[in-house]
Amino acid sequence: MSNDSKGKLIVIEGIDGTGKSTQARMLAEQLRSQGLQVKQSFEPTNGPWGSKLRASATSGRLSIEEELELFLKDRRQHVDELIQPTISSGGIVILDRYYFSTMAYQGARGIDPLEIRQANESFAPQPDLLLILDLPVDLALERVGVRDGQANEFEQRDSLQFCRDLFLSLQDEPFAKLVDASRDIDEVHRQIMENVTV
Ligand SMILES: Nc1ncnc2c1ncn2[C@@H]1O[C@H](COP(=O)(O)OP(=O)(O)OP(=O)(O)O)[C@@H](O)[C@H]1O
Ligand SMILES: Cc1cn([C@H]2C[C@H](O)[C@@H](COP(=O)(O)O)O2)c(=O)[nH]c1=O
Repeated sequence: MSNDSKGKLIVIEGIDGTGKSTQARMLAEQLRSQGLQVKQSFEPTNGPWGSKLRASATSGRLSIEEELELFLKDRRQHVDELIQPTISSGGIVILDRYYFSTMAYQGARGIDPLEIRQANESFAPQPDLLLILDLPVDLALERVGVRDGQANEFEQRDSLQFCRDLFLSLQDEPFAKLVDASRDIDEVHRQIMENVTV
């Protein structure tokens, strides 16, 4: 779905540990300090479907069909209740993960990422800006404190490499910007601010 709303949708993506939550918080603070109306959110959400998904990461992974269905239900609710109303009223939404994560992570489980994209774009607005935080898998895992054998179900090295490659494949989209997440926190924030026009 194209985004012809008055507000802006800014999405931060990247594999686990690339600094998405840190940068989403810093970006939201920066924009609020400029007097802008900002809603910061994340996926999976803390709603009923998102909570079930988060629980499954440690208690036992769902089948790919059930997992994909829950991510779609969670996102529909997020779009209907927070994303679309905020951008329709002229506000800025900053998201820590969106449907590009579904293309990556559920793509890594064997579903065609393009089919995932089409299913999502039938109801979810495209972002105005997609910030892809890029970091080698080993460095990302080091940051989240995951050592061999201790990764949770979503954090296996091979699938994270698939996810990193998928995110990198999106860098030529007209709304995408690649950010070098290996730099220090303030430098990553500076790279992000260079690309944000509000
Ligand atoms: N640029 C950076 N350099 C070094 N450490 C960082 C940087 N950005 C974030 N960190 C640290 O790395 C860890 C992971 O950061 P953060 O939670 O923001 O990442 P994330 O991408 O949201 O992770 P996840 O997807 O697992 O939730 C935190 O301890 C954070 O303080
Ligand atoms: C939106 C979305 C997320 N995931 C996975 C990716 C992560 O491993 C977890 C969320 O963890 P976070 O540390 O809170 O970011 O969920 C996914 O597989 N598919 C998705 O669409």
